[in-house]
Amino acid sequence: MGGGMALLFAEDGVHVNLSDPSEEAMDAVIAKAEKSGYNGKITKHTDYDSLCKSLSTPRLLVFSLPHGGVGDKVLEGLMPHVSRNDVILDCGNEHYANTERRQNKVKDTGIRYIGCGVSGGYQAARAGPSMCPGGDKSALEEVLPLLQKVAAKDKTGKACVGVVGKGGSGHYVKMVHNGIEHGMMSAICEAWGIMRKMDMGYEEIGNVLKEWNASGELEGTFLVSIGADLSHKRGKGDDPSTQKTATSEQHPLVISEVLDKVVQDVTGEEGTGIWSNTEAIELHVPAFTLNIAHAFRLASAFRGDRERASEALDGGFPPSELEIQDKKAFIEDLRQATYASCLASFIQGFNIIARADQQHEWGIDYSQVWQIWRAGCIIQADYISDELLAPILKSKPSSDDLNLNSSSRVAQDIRKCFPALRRIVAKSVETDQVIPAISATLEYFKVASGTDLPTSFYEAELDYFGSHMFDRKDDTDKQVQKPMEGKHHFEWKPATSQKEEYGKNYTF
Ligand SMILES: NC(=O)C1=CN([C@@H]2O[C@H](COP(=O)(O)OP(=O)(O)OC[C@H]3O[C@@H](n4cnc5c(N)ncnc54)[C@H](OP(=O)(O)O)[C@@H]3O)[C@@H](O)[C@H]2O)C=CC1
Ligand SMILES: O=C(CO)[C@H](O)[C@H](O)COP(=O)(O)O
Repeated sequence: MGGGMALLFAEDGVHVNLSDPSEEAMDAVIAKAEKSGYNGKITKHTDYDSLCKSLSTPRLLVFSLPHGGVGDKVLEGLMPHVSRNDVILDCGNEHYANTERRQNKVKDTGIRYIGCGVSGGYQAARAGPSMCPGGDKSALEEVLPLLQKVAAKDKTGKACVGVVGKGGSGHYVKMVHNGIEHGMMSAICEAWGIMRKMDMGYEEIGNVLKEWNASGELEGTFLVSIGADLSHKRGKGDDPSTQKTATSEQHPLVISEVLDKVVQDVTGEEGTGIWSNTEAIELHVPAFTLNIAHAFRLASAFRGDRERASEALDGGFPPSELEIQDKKAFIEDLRQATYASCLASFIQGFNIIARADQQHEWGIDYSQVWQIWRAGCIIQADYISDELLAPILKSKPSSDDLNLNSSSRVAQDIRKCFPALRRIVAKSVETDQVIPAISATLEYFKVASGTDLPTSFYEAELDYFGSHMFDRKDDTDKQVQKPMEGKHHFEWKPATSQKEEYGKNYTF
């Protein structure tokens, strides 16, 4: 990511001074710069003193580092060499609490630390990513013109970057972006799995995804578009040079050789999926689709455990081949179920952001979040963005007013795709298809709009054994709408000693 961004900045006329533990990595970036004609635009430094002396003041230092302790170490190393008004732009995926801790640490020195989530993968780092900065207002205003130059542009030519809000809000919003990303990726891969069981070939599925991306509710969805693209790629193992010429006789499709495990939550390379979900839970936000998408990734990571369980269960419960009478209608249902899950991921993600914004008082500008996610990012979804989010987010709602579940426009789409979602879940349950995020989405929509949930019984049991109190259906005060302790307790079964209960028959 850092190398790509260095080349991007150089392309835009900025002189870039690189610093990396690996000289080889820096040489590779410089060689690419020379090849692209940006001669002398990128230079390397092996120590922070020489790096910082070579920069004009106020300095702009851009981090692209793994999250956690590495950032602290690099900041510590830089501190003796930087001065008042310098700006650190942290473009990694960092936990917002680390960002805020660092912002506080440098505050008295006059150094300004911006947490700036960057999205779009390494291709976008080179071509222009979607950028999500938050922090000190003066620093943001200073760096914004440069970021506007390098960031991805939407179809109107507007840069996909903007000031998100105070403190760690930039990194927070990017973290939730990844949570949404995981919900969407889960739903799309589950739909792909179902199509595989319809005896569809990889390339045929790619063609369906291409159609989904071309029009309708999944129009302009980056993750669907790359799914369409990757479905046709052939080549030998890790050798991309074989890609352009490979034919079916020479090489299988690459996707046919990819093993079913997603590991980066477990290996610790990335933390955003874990953080988004712990945030949802800690902030009491029901995020069915995101939570289960995360658990699905985790289960997938432990391939060995799955193999052993499969053996214990004589092969487990593999999905059956699907025999579908009306293939066209079923694929249309699948498209709508996938869309429903992507929409649910956005709804849940925005609910997490809004709750955090209320708690931290970041003053998030949701119109900027809309613009940042408009293009260049992994969760780019043109239909959702234009049709559903634009009218709501561009009016700059406060976090108190932001619940997409109560938007009539969003409700219109949920109502429309719910029957298809239900049919896909029903068919999948009958035939053991793997649909954690899609089925959780069905449950989410039922529960999020349910006004007669079986949790009445749950509440009664809690009161029975724990005297946890309950509200009654005929209570009319406003408190019943809020998550506040109920006003009533029923003595379902008085607490007595066993001796009292069983009398003289009781033995110790
Ligand atoms: N990959 C992606 O698609 C995206 C990644 N991100 C985020 O961007 C950041 C970078 O990601 P990515 O490029 O994939 O990760 P890499 O691991 O490829 O790059 C991390 C860089 O940090 C350097 N580094 C590691 N330890 C230290 C240290 N102690 N001091 C100084 N430098 C160090 C590495 O050096 P060395 O050359 O020695 O390895 C390397 O250049 C991460 O926070 C990631 O979450 C954000 C969006 C997309
Ligand atoms: O931040 C990203 C995209 O937005 C990175 O691509 C990240 O590496 C994706 O990893 P994960 O699926 O674990 O979030």
